[in-house]
Amino acid sequence: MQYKVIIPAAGMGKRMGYGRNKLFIPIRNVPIVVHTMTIFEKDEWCDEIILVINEKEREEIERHIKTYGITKVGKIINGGRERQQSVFAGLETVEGDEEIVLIHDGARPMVKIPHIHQLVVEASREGAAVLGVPVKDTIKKVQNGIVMETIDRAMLWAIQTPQAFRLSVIKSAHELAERDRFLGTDDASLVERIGKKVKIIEGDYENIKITTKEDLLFAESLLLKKE
Ligand SMILES: Nc1ccn([C@@H]2O[C@H](COP(=O)(O)OP(=O)(O)OP(=O)(O)O)[C@@H](O)[C@H]2O)c(=O)n1
Ligand SMILES: C[C@](O)(CO)[C@H](O)COP(=O)(O)O
Repeated sequence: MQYKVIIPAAGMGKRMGYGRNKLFIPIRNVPIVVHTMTIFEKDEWCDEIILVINEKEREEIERHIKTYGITKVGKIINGGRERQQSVFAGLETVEGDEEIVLIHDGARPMVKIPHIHQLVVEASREGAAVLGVPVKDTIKKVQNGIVMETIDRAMLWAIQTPQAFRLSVIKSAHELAERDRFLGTDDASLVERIGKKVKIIEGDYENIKITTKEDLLFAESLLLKKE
């Protein structure tokens, strides 16, 4: 099976507090975004990486692609102010309604190929599939510092990327979200809001999104284990 992956990498990394895009932070001497691209470079099902960047980082990213021998980057395009706009810009470069497209955060360098393949198979059957893990903590709804309720976690999942879609499904979901000025925190939520089914594939807790400083230590120990 074949797929294309859109990697949004045009964020500012504000919560990391690194002073610039966190995806250039080296872990084991290799920038985070390179770790992420390398997973898809190695996956024989992946036929193209579409990288969404900030224009002012183009030269640096092109240098890394060359240095680390990433050959599958077919397009490097400019992102938008929000993640959703960056993904939409990536989607606009892909053609073929039946194509399977994955969307994967540049900030998740730990995803495993068997999970990617499960997503691709499921998206080919159902149109949309996402990776996630059951929530482990007790979740409470809080308002003004007071607990309002404890939510039954039996049905709660923490959602990750990749998220895999038939191109026609995700393109129309993004177009309608744009029309309605709806901003979601992931791409699947745009598909859900137009009434389409999204399948869940159970992933693992190692596929973290590197968001704050503490995540760097965990990521480093996991990447060391892989070497
Ligand atoms: N306008 C944006 C915002 C985010 N992203 C990308 O979307 C992924 C997930 O976003 P997040 O972890 O929130 O990254 P940042 O937006 O960079 O972080 P922060 O919210 O802390 O500023 C990252 O790979 C990020 O580069 C993007 O391509 N375009
Ligand atoms: C898409 C996502 O990775 C799902 O967990 C996440 O929502 C994107 O980033 P966020 O800005 O931290 O919500």
